[in-house]
Amino acid sequence: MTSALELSGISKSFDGFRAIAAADLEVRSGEVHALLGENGAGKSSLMNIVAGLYAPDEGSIRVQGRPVRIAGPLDARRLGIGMVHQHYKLVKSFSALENILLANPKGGFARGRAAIDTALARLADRIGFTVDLTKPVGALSIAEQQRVEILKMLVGGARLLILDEPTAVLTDMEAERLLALLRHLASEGAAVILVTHKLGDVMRHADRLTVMRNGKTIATASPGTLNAGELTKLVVGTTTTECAVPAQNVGGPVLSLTGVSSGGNGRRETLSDVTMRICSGEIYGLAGVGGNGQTELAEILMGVVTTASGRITLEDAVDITDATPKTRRARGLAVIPADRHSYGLAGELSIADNYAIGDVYSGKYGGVLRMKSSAAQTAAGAAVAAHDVQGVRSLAHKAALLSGGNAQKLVIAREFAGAPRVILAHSPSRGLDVRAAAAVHARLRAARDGGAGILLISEDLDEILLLADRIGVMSSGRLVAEFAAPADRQAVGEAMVSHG
Ligand SMILES: Nc1ncnc2c1ncn2[C@@H]1O[C@H](COP(=O)(O)OP(=O)(O)OP(=O)(O)O)[C@@H](O)[C@H]1O
Repeated sequence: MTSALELSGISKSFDGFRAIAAADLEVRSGEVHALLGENGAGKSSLMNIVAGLYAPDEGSIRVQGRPVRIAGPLDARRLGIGMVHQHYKLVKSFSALENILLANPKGGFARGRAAIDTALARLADRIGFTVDLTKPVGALSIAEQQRVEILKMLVGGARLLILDEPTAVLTDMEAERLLALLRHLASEGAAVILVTHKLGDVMRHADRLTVMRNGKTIATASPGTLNAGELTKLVVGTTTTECAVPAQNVGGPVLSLTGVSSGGNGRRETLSDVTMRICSGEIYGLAGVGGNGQTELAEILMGVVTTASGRITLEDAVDITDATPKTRRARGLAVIPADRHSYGLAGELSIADNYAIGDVYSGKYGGVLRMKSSAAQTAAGAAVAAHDVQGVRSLAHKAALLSGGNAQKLVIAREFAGAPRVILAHSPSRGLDVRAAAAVHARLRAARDGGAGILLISEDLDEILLLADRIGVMSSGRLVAEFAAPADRQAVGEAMVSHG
């Protein structure tokens, strides 16, 4: 196999912080190469260098054996390098086709619409997926948007494919399909770099792997030579084993939904007559295949989507059906949203402001217009340390500069600060390394044991089975089954797919 990419001695600093420290990486044509490492290890930054988004301070790059300088994304594309980022780079109001043309102006516009339509249809057929090319991208599911990104990359002629945590947003089935596609593309001669925290995916689908720690590439191996425990240790420095710990003191309902339906507003997932109770001292796990109403439910509970009918109450029958998000927060509802960039953080604001914003109306930091920044800074500094948010050189830095996993830790630090009574946790460990995920799970259990009621919405059935005291299953916008823990995995799985 020939080397598709060779990185030697690559370094990159941001404001004096060495995010990449003399990293080496060799990726071959025809292989799926996993890039692993704990949150903030430097994986995305290294790949952004290959994709031409960051310029390295030091080091050399060879593509197909030739030394190259990648001065920008256009250079990367010319060299056959394509990247699907953690946060898709799509224009939501444009159709999939328009997005693909936008990224490939020469190939697209020059050949005309009919030619590109035919080329896309042939490509989609070859790699076995369907996407409605005419719909605005914003109306497509996350998995469909990812397909648009993949098509965009392949239409551009990419032979070195980089996918940054592509399966984090996919259901098990979608992830398996994607990984099979990547294997197929590799068998056709492409080089695939898979940045991931999912060690199971690596064991099953990668030919080789490279591990990063603190900006350095510390090991390259083939998965066959390691067992799961050895791989975990290599990635996060420890072996972590988590076990289910049942609830001890379950009390009365702290969150009740009675006959809640949503209007739809042209959205795909509409809630239909959902009735459920979450009690103090329990974790209620809501399982389901993505796109079956979970996001609609979360947005209704956050107060950003209105209900068409039904009632939502908190403890002591306080009706919050039509309450604003601010009122809900004041009444003890904390939210860890699935989309941390839309709902969890204001990327342009500082880390300290993103932390303190949770208490802006309580007056803790001196009121909306006159925030006492020193008090906020002190509290944010303590929370960042307690939650092990790494990569914080200054609390004044924009939150958008945190690595994906560390951004999630910041959201969690803020949401847990006020000892909430009800916690809505939607895919809380998405994008977290195994050690950080275990820490989040421990915090959820501790909040439960302290008397909070937790609604855990997750498409990761393992996470639900590990944490939940009761399990509900959503399908087509309805709550179709409930199980007490310990639940039978197969029975839950069957309920997830049997009510379509
Ligand atoms: N543009 C930037 N400006 C300042 N710091 C940055 C920038 N991009 C990345 N960093 C920092 O570089 C470090 C490595 O981040 P990176 O996103 O590469 O990590 P990662 O391994 O991909 O983490 P995760 O698994 O959490 O996504 C982090 O400390 C991050 O805050």
